[in-house]
Order: sequence, then structure tokens, then C-alpha cells
Amino acid sequence: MQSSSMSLSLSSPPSTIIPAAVRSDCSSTSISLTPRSLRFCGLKREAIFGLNSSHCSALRSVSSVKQSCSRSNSFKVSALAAAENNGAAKRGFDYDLVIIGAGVGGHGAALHAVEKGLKTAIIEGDVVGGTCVNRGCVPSKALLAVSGRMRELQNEHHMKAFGLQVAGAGYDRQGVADHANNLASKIRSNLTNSMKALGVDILTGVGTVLGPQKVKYGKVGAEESVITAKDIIIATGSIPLVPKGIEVDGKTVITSDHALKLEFVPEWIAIVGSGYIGLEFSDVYTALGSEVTFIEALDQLMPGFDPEIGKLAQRVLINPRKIDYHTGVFASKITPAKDGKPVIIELIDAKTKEPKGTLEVDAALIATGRAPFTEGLGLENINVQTQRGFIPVDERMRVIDANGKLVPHLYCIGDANGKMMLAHAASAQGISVVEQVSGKDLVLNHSSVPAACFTHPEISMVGLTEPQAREKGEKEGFEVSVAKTSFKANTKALAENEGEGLAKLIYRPDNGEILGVHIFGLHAADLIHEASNAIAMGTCIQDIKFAVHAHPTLSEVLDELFKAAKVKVNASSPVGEPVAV
Ligand SMILES: Cc1cc2nc3c(=O)[nH]c(=O)nc-3n(C[C@H](O)[C@H](O)[C@H](O)COP(=O)(O)OP(=O)(O)OC[C@H]3O[C@@H](n4cnc5c(N)ncnc54)[C@H](O)[C@@H]3O)c2cc1C
Ligand SMILES: NC(=O)c1ccc[n+]([C@@H]2O[C@H](COP(=O)([O-])OP(=O)(O)OC[C@H]3O[C@@H](n4cnc5c(N)ncnc54)[C@H](O)[C@@H]3O)[C@@H](O)[C@H]2O)c1
Repeated sequence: MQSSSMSLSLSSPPSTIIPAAVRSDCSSTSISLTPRSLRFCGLKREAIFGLNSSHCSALRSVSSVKQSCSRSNSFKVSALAAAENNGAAKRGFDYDLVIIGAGVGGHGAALHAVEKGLKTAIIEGDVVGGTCVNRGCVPSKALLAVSGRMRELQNEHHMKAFGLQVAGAGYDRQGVADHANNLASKIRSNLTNSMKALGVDILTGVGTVLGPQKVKYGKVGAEESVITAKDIIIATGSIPLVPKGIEVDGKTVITSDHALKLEFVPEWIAIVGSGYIGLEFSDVYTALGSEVTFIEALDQLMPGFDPEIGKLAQRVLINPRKIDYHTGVFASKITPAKDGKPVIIELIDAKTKEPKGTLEVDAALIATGRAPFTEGLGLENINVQTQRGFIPVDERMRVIDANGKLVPHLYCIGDANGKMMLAHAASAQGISVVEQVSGKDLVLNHSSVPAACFTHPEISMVGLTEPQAREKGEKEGFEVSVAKTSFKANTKALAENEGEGLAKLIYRPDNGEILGVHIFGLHAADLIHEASNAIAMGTCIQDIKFAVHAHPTLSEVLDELFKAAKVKVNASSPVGEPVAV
């Protein structure tokens, strides 16, 4: 069984390297560069790609915004030129770049490749958009948008506090399901059209790596075509992981693939796993009237989150809702409902494996993690062995073979490499590969990649949890401090009657380096980017605390947070050689 340990905490962040081109672009300059000016100057891509504190000083000087902006214009020109002549690959290959898998990772890589002037093809064996668009982020966020509104309309106390009267809220299940499905279709065609418009060749069928720089594609059993490419990216994603002993019938025992279709709303549903998928669906189901029972193998709910944030989330998202839970237990056997009998779940103690009783429920959602999808990829043709199912890669997403050697010109991004199973991480990894094959060494700093759980309220995070930071501090010999601010003191949150929330900063008091930020509260998923961008750009607390925030906004929660940190007087910024973060 694949464990669910493919969570954020286990990914090993690579060393961060300042790209040579950025170093030299920045060194001849004299004006101050803010995040906003970076964005206007076409440097954003480099900026978000993990420049850490050591790069503060390099980025603080750029010759002139005007000069840099003309650089940005020339990027645009080259993108247009590339779209017009996506027909001439270099050095006798059919393509400069072939991507296998048109999920968000493949899509992000394809668009960037065209911008860089690469003749690009993408091979898709199913539908464009992959998990995120068709069976993941997009439809789930449509359901969560509905659950957020239902929750609000049903909360009489909340409405009364505004002076509002609502006569009772109801929903049409098919209407809700249609909203999710329509959104997925819309985003899928947006993605397809964006690639077509830029001249990416979309090839249909299963892609198989035949050898270095050679791929075949086509329908299994039908005629297949062979193409060559200077570089190949594998972006084949993942599928739901169903532990042994669990029988999924797609009706009463389901995975997220089925749940997103919302074919029925059970009165009582057991959710196996209290990670991202479990939590988000508990928000949806309880808002639509279901009772939920969590079954979680570890000793606490939401084990992947910072423990303090997890505790608060439990107080707000679990305890007051129609949710109960069993922790420290495995669902060892699940039998779907049949012949008038309910779904039967057999529980065992996660440590001793002793039986822990049986549950009878209307439905069970299996949310125990995701397994990488590498079937039919032909990894044996290039001597690559998966590790726990994942394709092994180095920090530059270069594929490593069974002998520990790099496979030339072969990369793997997104869920299939298991570094960070998030849509934006897949896309960012793809962009970093395209930069590399275009001659710029750009390594994604995974510690700067934010994550969010879209419950009501939301949870977001970037970097290390407090226990992880303390462990690192102990090992490397630095002190760790924590600062916190509450949403209760924020005018905008109070105006919205949403004062329940906490932001937590984990940092080094000796030099002001931000190690992690965790937020629970209204719009936490949007608020986290100030912190993640600060980590990516190496902005230290002693600098960011002077940034100005509009009043009254939720962003003032972070303003207060950075101001609450106690960085030692005369702390030197962690400037120096590029370091691993
Ligand atoms: C319910 C749910 C909600 C989620 N919500 C979020 C969220 O809110 N935010 C977030 O960041 N992430 C979220 N995720 C995770 C996110 O969906 C994934 O991290 C992301 O889709 C990974 O992208 P990818 O490109 O690596 O793979 P995928 O999106 O899985 O795409 C892989 C593509 O490759 C194709 N393929 C596979 N093998 C082959 C082959 N041999 N030849 C040709 N094509 C092939 C597949 O058909 C698929 O289209 C969610 C996931 C789920 C399940
Ligand atoms: N908002 C988002 O960004 C978002 C939303 C949904 C999914 N995702 C991505 O999808 C991936 C999969 O999500 P997920 O929630 O399935 O996985 P997860 O790894 O987040 O959580 C799985 C949970 O299941 C528990 N578990 C595993 N096996 C079990 C068993 N047999 N019995 C009981 N409990 C068990 C684990 O301890 C863990 O708490 C995640 O890695 C996440 O990155 C992201």
C-alpha cells in the first residue's frame, strides 16, 4: 500500500540557486526594486523561483525600471514569434520539447515553452486539464463555493448579527452538481484554447517513452506514431489511492473522482482520511446536510498541518459541526451497500492491528492520498525504477535511473514525482524545466510554495511547521521564535463577523529569516501569498515589516504579524552564498 505520506512535510527542498542571468541583470543597477516593479518588469518568474534571503541585495539594485521593462516587451515579442513558427525544431528533432500529460503541470510547461520559442507538443491520453481541472481543484472549489454560501445562509446567529433575516436556505442537488461540472468544462476549454492559440501541438493518445529523446503515442492497440524531441517532460499525474481491503463501487464507496459528481448526498458518510480531500469534502457534505464520521490512521485529525493551527481548525471546522471521528484506526475492510444492507466498515487499531469495531454508514469516501500514475509510460525502456510508485528526480526535476544516473534530456514534474502534490507546484516545476532546457539554471525553492485547504474558513501555509522548524533549528544550531496575530483585532474580519482566525509566523530571531507562516481564517488562501513571495524573494522580517497595507483589509493581519516578530537589533540579513532552504 502506498502510504499517504506524500504530503508537503515530506518533500525535500532543493538548494536554491540564483540564476546567473538574474544575477547579472541585477548587478549593474541602482534603483530599489519592489515586488510590484518586479512584476511589471517581467522578472516575476525569476522572482518566484525561490530567490532566498541571500539574493536580497542582488535584487535591490536594477539599472532602471524602464530598461528592465523593455526586456519584458522583448519576452512578449519572442512568445508571439514562437507561436507563429511552432514548426521548426532545432537539430533535426521533430520537436524541441514533448510533454506527456496535459494536466496543469504539462499545460504550464507548454505555455512557457512556447514563450521561450521552443517547438512544443503535448500528448494527452484522456482529457486536457488532468486531475486539477476535471477531477480536482476546479470542481471541488465549485462545490466549496456552494457550501460556503449554504453555511452562511443557514447560520441564523451570523445573519442576525448583520441585521439580516433569511427565510431558510435550500439547494437543488443537480444544480450544485451542474455548477461544478460546468466550471470544469469551461476551464478545460480555456486550457485547450490557450495551447492551441499559442501553437502547441496537442497529440492524442497514450505517450510511451521508447528511449532517450524518443516517444510514441496513439490509442492502445491502434496505429501509433513515433516522434523525437530534444527534451521530454513526463507530467502524467496521479490517481486516487485506495488501500487494500477497500472495495470501491463508485456509488456508496467512492473516491474524490466520484464524489465531485455529487450524484447523491448521503445522510451519513464516513470519510477515511482527514487530509486535504477529507477536510474539504467534510465542509461540503455537512453544509449540504450530511453527518460525517472521520476515520484517521494517525493519532490526531489533520496530521499534516501545524499542530496549533490543526487544533484551532478542529475547534472551528469539526467540533461544532455534525462530525465525529475515530483517530488511530485504519479502515481495514470496507464493503459497499448492497441488497438493503448499509456500507460496512471494519476498523483496526493502527498500531496493534487489533479489531476496533464496525461502522455501518450510508456511504464512505476514501481520501487516503493519491498514487502516481506511470502505467504505460515505458519506464523500463530507459532503466527507470519508481520509488513507492513515484518517478525519482533531482532538484531540477531531472529523472534518475535505476543506477542513480541522470537520464539525459528527461524530466518529470507534478504529482508523478511526488515532491509536492499541488497544481501550482506542478506548473512551477514545469516552468523551471523549460527555463533549464532554454539555458537558464532555475531551481524551484519548494519551501516557498504555498498550500491551502479551502474549508470555511480556509487554512493556508508556507514553509515549515513549528515542530519542523524547531527540529531544524536544533540540528543546525539556530534559535526559533514564533509570533501570532488574531483575526479578532482586524477591522475587516470583524465587519464580516469573521473574527475567528489566527496567523502564525515561525522565524529566526537572529537574522529575521521567515521559516514558515500558517493562517487559519477568512480568505487565508489569498493572504498567504505575501508570506510565500517574501520567502521566494528572500525578504527578511526587518524589511517586510515596513511594507504598507491598505486599511481596513484582512492583509493587515499579516502586517501585524510581521510587526509582532522580535528580530534582534543589528540582526544581519541572511545574505551570503546561495543556501539550501
Ligand atoms: C479532489 C482534489 C482537489 C484538489 N484541489 C487542489 C487545490 O485546490 N489546489 C491544488 O493546488 N491542488 C489541488 N489538488 C491536487 C492537484 O489536482 C494535482 O496536484 C495536480 O492536478 C497535479 O497536476 P499534474 O499535471 O502533475 O497531473 P494531472 O493533473 O493528474 O495530469 C496528468 C495528465 O496526464 C495524462 N496522462 C497520464 N499518463 C499519460 C500517458 N502515458 N500518455 C498521455 N497522457 C497521460 C492524464 O490523463 C492527465 O490528463 C486536488 C486534487 C484532488 C484530487
Ligand atoms: N486544497 C488543496 O490544495 C488540495 C485539495 C485536495 C487534494 N489536494 C492534494 O491531493 C493529495 C491527496 O489528498 P488526500 O486528502 O487524499 O491526502 P492527504 O495525504 O492530504 O491525507 C490523507 C490522510 O489519510 C490518512 N490515511 C491514510 N491511509 C489511511 C487509512 N487506511 N485509514 C485511515 N486513514 C488513512 C493519512 O494519515 C492522512 O491524514 C494531497 O497530497 C494534496 O496535496 C490538495
